[in-house]
Amino acid sequence: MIAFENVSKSFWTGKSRKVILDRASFSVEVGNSLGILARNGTGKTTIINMMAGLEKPDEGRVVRTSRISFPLGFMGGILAKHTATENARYIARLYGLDPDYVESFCRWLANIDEYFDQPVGKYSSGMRSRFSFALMLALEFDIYLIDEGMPSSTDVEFNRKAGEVLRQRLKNATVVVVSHQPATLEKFCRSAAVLRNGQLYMFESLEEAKRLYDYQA
Ligand SMILES: Nc1ncnc2c1ncn2[C@@H]1O[C@H](COP(=O)(O)OP(=O)(O)OP(=O)(O)O)[C@@H](O)[C@H]1O
Repeated sequence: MIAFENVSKSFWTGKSRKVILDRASFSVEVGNSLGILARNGTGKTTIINMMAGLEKPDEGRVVRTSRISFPLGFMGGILAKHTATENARYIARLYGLDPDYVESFCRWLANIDEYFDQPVGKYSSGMRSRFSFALMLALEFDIYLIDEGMPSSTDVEFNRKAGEVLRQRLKNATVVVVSHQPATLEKFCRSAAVLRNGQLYMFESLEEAKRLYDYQA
C-alpha cells in the first residue's frame, strides 16, 4: 500500500507558487491498479517520484508498506561508466536477488546484443530505455510505477516481449500509471483518479474519471 496523508507539495516558479498537492489524502492498495489522469505540467512526475520516495512532500507524509518500484525509465540507479552486465549484477545484489538471473533476464529482454558489455554511457536513448525497463521487470515489486505508459521503443521484438512480461507481472502485481491520455490507462488500470487543483479525486472506473477530466477541458 502507498498512503498519502495530508500531503502538500508546491514549487516556487520565480513568480508564483505552483501547487501540485494541497493537503491531499489518498491511498493505492495492492491488487487495485490505479491510473491517474492529469494534464501536462500539473505534477504527474512529481507524484510518481513521491510514491517512489525520490521526492519528499513539503508537509504531510507518504507511507509505503509494499515493495514499490522506481519509476519506469528512471536511470538514477544505473551508472553510465559501468556496463549493463555490471549494473544488472550490482542492482540484483542490492535487492537480494540472484545476479545470474537478473543479468540473463535483462540480456534476453533488452535486445542490445554486444552493447550489453559496453558502458551504458555509450548507448543510444532507445537502448538505455530498453535496459532500464528490463531491469525494472527483472526485479520483483508489489507496485510498479509508470510515468506516461510504456517507453516509446521502435524495437518491435522488445515491445512484444516487454508487453507480454508486463501482462504476466500484472497478474500478481499492481501498477500506478500517470498520463494525460485516458487511452494509456485503459490497458493497465482497474480504477482511476484525476489530479485537479491540488487534489486527487478517486473513482471506481476510468469512465467516471474521464467525465471529470473532460469536464475541466
Ligand atoms: N524542482 C522543481 N523546481 C521548480 N519547479 C518544478 C520542479 N519540479 C517540477 N516543477 C514544476 O512543477 C510542475 C509539475 O512538474 P511535473 O514534472 O511533476 O509535471 P508533469 O505533469 O509530469 O509534466 P509533463 O507532463 O510536462 O512531463 C511543472 O510546472 C514544473 O515546471
